[in-house]
Amino acid sequence: MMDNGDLILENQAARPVAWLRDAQIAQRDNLVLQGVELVVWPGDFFYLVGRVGSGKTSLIETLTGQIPLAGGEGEVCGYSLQNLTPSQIPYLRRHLGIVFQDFKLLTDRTVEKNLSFALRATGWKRKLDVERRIHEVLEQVGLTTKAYKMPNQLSGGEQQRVAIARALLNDPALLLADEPTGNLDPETSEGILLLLRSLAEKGKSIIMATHNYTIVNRFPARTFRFHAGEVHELEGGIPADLANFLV
Ligand SMILES: Nc1ncnc2c1ncn2[C@@H]1O[C@H](COP(=O)(O)OP(=O)(O)OP(=O)(O)O)[C@@H](O)[C@H]1O
Repeated sequence: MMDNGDLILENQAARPVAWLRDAQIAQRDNLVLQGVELVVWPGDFFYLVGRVGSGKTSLIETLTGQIPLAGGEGEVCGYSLQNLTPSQIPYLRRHLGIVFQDFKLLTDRTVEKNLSFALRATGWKRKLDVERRIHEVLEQVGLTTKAYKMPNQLSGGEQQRVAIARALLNDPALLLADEPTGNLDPETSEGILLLLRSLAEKGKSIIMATHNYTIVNRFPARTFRFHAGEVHELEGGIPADLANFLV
C-alpha cells in the first residue's frame, strides 16, 4: 500500500502536459469548434489536419492563451485555461514553444541576436548563460556554424530551424507548430519533420497543424481531423487517400 506521499508523486508523474474537456473554441463571437477533447502527454506527437478555416490555428491560439477558452475546461502546463488571467499569459508562454509557417525571425539581426533577444525578453540576464543556451539550442537543430549569419543568408529550412531553436530556448514542455513546413520544399520539409520527431522522442510534446499530407502519410502519428466544427481522431490509421478524405 502506498502512503500519501507516493500517491502524490505518482500523480505528478502522470500529469498531462495539456488537456481540453468539452472545449468550445471561438474567434470573437464566432463558435469555431465545440466538444473538443484532447489529452497531451509528455513525448506525444500529434498532427492536426483539416480544410482551410476548420479551426486548427484557433485551437493552437486557445492553447497559447491568445484567444480565451469559450467554454468547457482545459489546462496547459499547469495553467487553467478557463481561469487564465492576462498577467499569467506571459508565464504560460514560457512553457510553450511556438513555430509558424513564416518563421517570424527578426530580419535585421543575426541568428545569435535573434536568439539572445528572445532570451533577454524572458528574463535571462547573464551573458555567459545566454551564450551557453544559444549554443545548446543551435546544436539541437544542427546549426552551430550559422550563429553569425543574417536570416536572409539562410535557406528556408535553416530559417525554420532557427525558429525551432528559438522555440526551444526556455526548454518548453509543449511545442505548437502551425504549418511549419508550409514554405518549404518536400526534402527540407522531411528534415524539419525528423527534427520535430526527434524532439518528441526526447520527451517534448508536439502538436503540428499541417496540410502536408505527404508528410502525414510518410511519418504516421496520432492525427486529429478538424471537420464541421468538431475534432475527431482518425482511428485505425491514416486512410491511403488522406488528401481526398480531407477535402
Ligand atoms: N482573428 C480572427 N477574427 C475572426 N475570425 C477569425 C479570426 N481568425 C480566424 N477566424 C475564423 O475562424 C475560423 C477558423 O480559422 P482558423 O485559422 O483557426 O482555421 P485553420 O484550420 O487554422 O485554417 P488554415 O488551414 O487556413 O490555417 C475561420 O472561419 C476563420 O475565418
